Amino acid sequence: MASPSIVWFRDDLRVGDNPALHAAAERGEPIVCVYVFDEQTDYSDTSVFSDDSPGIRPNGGAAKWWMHHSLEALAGELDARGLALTFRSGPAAQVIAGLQRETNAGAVYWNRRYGLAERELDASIKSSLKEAGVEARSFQANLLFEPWTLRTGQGQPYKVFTPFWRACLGAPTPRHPLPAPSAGHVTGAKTVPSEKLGDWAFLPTRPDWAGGLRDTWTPGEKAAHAELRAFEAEGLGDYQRERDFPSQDATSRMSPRLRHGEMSPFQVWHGVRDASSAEGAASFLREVGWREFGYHLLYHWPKLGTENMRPAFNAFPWNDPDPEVLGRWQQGQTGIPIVDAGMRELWQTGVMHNRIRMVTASFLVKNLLLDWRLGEAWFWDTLVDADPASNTMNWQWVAGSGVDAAPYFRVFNPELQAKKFDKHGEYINQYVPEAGTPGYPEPIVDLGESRKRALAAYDTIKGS
Ligand SMILES: Cc1cc2nc3c(=O)[nH]c(=O)nc-3n(C[C@H](O)[C@H](O)[C@H](O)COP(=O)(O)OP(=O)(O)OC[C@H]3O[C@@H](n4cnc5c(N)ncnc54)[C@H](O)[C@@H]3O)c2cc1C
Repeated sequence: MASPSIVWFRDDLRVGDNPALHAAAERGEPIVCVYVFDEQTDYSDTSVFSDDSPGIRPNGGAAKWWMHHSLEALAGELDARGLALTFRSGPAAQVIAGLQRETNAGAVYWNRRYGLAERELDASIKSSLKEAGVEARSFQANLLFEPWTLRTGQGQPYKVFTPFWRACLGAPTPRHPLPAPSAGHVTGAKTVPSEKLGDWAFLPTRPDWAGGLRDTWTPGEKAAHAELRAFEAEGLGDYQRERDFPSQDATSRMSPRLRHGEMSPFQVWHGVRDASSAEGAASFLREVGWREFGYHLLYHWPKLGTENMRPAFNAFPWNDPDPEVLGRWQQGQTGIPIVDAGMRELWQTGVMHNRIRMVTASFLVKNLLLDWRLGEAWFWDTLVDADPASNTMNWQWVAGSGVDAAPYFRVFNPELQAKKFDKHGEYINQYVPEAGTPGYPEPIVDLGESRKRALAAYDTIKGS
């Protein structure tokens, strides 16, 4: 009797370079593909997890919009190979165990995640499956360098990017991507009952705020590859020179693809190296290295998203959050054009240019003196690439509370940033056409005064 293989999809919504799917194809038995929506689960149940893992963070609204379409695209790719994508909701441990019994599966495969709650969940599922005599295997798929393989000379995890990246470049070259299983070489298991993706309400309805996202993006693996090819052909050569200018279409736009796993970092690494001069590839891959560094930090400091990495910041005198002030920042109504342009770009397109992410984040934590976690939470809800490692690492970097962070006393001046990186005002004009007219709000704070206030606040914790 057939003993199917279950492939559990998570942050890896692709058929190409998917080691879990590849292993199932190699095993030769019929395949059950499943995606589990488990966000309602109470992961604070400490009989399953330690106190350190209060739970897996639910995805924000923009990421869910992305996932809906990306899952549809994945279902299409699988269908073209004779495989069905089964949708199930509920606590993942119960859903996977139930599906294994229901299908009499002999193996369950998945690709690794790196947050503590996710790792503990996976470990507990793995051990229960093994106890039940089922093969359970996890694979390296979403990071080029596993976080536990890199250590400083003193045997510690890295806290500084440059030596971290040097160590990565000195490690064995990342493997070549695996091919997608081709139709005819894999068989789907007999039909397994599935919930309907549409019933999970990942798409906004009342109101439907996703028009700008639809105009900007085509989620899915095929579109991801087309976009990477276009960047390799047209963008990579000028990347280093132009990547800081928000009105230029100069960066790869790979962040949501990598976040949801439509594209693997191995595909990016080898695609870019094959396509470009060593120099062009090196500067681009260094940025991909920051993504790896974020996961390295998240793995070794699981509270990266909730706690200051530098404990001195626990005593930082943040302002009490004023909903009016926070709301004006969120809605792009601060009266500082470059900040408002960024916040409106975010709302309309689900992303924001990297330079402007730094400017808007600095404005929140320094000029408005609001806790970085408030900004991080807004980005989490509104970014299509909202990432548990990159978002939190970068917010702590801007706030100065992280390791290898920008020093707090280096306060970005948004007006100078605009002069330097949006010299002709094209970016501001695109998102804030009314800047400079009577209809545009007065600045919410005086930039000089608020800078002084920020430095005085920092003085109170500097020596601690
Ligand atoms: C406050 C703040 C919050 C951020 N939140 C996120 C987030 O939630 N998700 C996210 O993917 N990136 C985040 N970033 C990093 C960066 O802004 C985006 O990765 C980048 O703008 C995405 O555009 P791109 O794909 O065209 O980048 P490219 O310049 O083409 O870079 C290629 C890839 O490298 C990675 N990368 C580039 N810069 C960084 C960086 N600073 N940190 C980590 N990875 C990087 C991304 O995966 C990106 O797709 C944040 C930055 C800041 C300052």
